[in-house]
Amino acid sequence: MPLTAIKDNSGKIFKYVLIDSSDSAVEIHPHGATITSWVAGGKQRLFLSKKAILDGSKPIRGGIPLVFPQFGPGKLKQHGFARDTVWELLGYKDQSDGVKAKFLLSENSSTLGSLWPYKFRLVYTILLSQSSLKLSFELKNTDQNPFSFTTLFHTYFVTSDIENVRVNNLEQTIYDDKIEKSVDNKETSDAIRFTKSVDRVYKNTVDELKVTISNDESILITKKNLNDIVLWNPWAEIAKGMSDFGDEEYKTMFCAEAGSVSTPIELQPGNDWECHMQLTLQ
Ligand SMILES: O=P(O)(O)OC[C@H]1O[C@H](O)[C@H](O)[C@@H](O)[C@@H]1O
Repeated sequence: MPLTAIKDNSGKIFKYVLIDSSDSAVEIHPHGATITSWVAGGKQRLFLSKKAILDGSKPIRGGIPLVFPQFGPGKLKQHGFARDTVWELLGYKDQSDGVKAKFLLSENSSTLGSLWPYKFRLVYTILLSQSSLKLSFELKNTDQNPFSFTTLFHTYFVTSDIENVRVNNLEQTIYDDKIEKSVDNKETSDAIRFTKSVDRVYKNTVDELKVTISNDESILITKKNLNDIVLWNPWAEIAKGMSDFGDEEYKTMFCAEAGSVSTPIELQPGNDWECHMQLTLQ
């Protein structure tokens, strides 16, 4: 069986483990359908804070939390409700191109009572193969009114040393800088490094980016129907103010997040929208 449910002492499902025939594995918490581990090529590829809260009382600090229907602060709570709601497992399958698990989030009394009072059906598909992880969203507006949303795969990568990290393929791309509080800057580097607090939204980027993790490791991020890339590392000062993140952990992580955040997407009643992000070991 490619999928195993691990229960806690009270019998509640704590996490799912999805394993393919090559021993690549992901762990997924029902809370937020948050992937907290991706082991491929014999190594852990995602960062999970040692101080992450995994009991469902807050979003998980690390892995791949799902941002929907709002990126950042706004009418709803920061990054929306998807990462902070329990998703339902729809099923899993062993197929020729990998193992697959599907999760569902739809409206409930809490989301309908929020400032985003729409009916929707969001299916999240995780497809794991030997050297890649493909994450897809299929969203349907099941409401009688149109709605708009922003969304993001908030991916935390792990590195043994942040000094070795480079993000390629964003040269000449326009970005907003949330630390410098400036908009529409043009990227001049062909290999972006993290040497201080970074919080940037690169807009309308190319769909294929390379992230170098260390001298002999890199990961290709490919995306479809997602316009933007967010780069984030809190660095020392901001890290100190985060209760679920260690003071020194900024040295071993960075976020490179594929999403559509700079321009909200509007979806008419009855209409569908799809996107995906794929991570491939190089
Ligand atoms: O602390 P969180 O709500 O999980 O957000 C963590 C970070 O997420 C994104 O990368 C945003 O661009 C940042 O502004 C934010 O600080």
